[in-house]
Amino acid sequence: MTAQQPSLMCPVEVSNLQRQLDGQTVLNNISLNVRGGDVVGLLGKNGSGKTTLLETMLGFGFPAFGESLLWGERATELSGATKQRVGYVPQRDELPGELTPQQLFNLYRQLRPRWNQALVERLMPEWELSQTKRIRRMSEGQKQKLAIVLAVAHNPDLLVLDEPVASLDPIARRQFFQQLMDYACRDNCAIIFSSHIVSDMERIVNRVWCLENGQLTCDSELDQLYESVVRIDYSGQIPQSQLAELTGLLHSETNRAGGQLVLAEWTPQRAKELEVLGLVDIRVSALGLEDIFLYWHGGAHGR
Ligand SMILES: Nc1ncnc2c1ncn2[C@@H]1O[C@H](COP(=O)(O)OP(=O)(O)OP(=O)(O)O)[C@@H](O)[C@H]1O
Repeated sequence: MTAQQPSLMCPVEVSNLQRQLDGQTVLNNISLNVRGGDVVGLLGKNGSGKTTLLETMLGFGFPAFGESLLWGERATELSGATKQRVGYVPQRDELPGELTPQQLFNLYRQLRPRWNQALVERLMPEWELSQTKRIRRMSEGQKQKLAIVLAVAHNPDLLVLDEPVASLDPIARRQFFQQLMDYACRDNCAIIFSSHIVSDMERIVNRVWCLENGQLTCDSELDQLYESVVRIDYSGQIPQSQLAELTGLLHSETNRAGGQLVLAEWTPQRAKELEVLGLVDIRVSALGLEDIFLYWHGGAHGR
């Protein structure tokens, strides 16, 4: 068997990853991969393990079990050349407060062979950022924007962003997503980002991961998710005990005329199964990603 060309390898391959912090299992047996061109949205409640997953995937910290490979190299032992292919925007601000953006750009320009100063010169005024203000005097949102500029300007093949829009105003969020879409159009560039703002995520990702208590509960193409998790309105009276038997039932409620179900693992062939139960006038409609996430995790109107 011939060795695979590094450029054709998956940017990320994670297998059976387990991570423990303070004796607690924070990531449990996670396997996933990212292909070139993927834009992956990572969803999960607070404390579900998103930051830990992104950090462990990139080699910041050792797993208790399993491994993460970036283009075939173990993430904790990356070569200098492979490190240059990764851009990361951490959730917490790690910028040197005493420097100005200009000083930081000068530094990065020397350290990053792929540095794109033209992009910096375009983004800084567009995002209303000063190049000469000390970073510690910037607002949280301004620092977040700067961290994004730094990550994209070094032209990575894998861009990982941990809650990049948490402090951004709606205009900045829109500019950020436009920039991300431009970036995603580059050949074979992969993007992974976590966010609690699901409506934004939905506009750009092709793939979704959900974490729950350190376990990967969903790894799906967005289109497949829309097709497989649906709302069903029906007429007829069915005992709740019978509905409870349905595979993938996430939610059910009844009214005098009939009721409503939310089902995962839906396929059009399953309509027969509902008819056999006595449901009539079945209407299937798609849900948005936010609703899918809420039902999946038993949130506001979930289980
Ligand atoms: N250094 C640490 N030591 C011990 N436990 C930690 C440490 N860092 C994180 N944890 C725990 O690991 C779990 C996952 O944390 P993590 O920050 O990965 O979650 P998250 O999904 O990113 O949360 P959020 O959405 O709030 O940012 C939490 O229970 C947290 O308390």
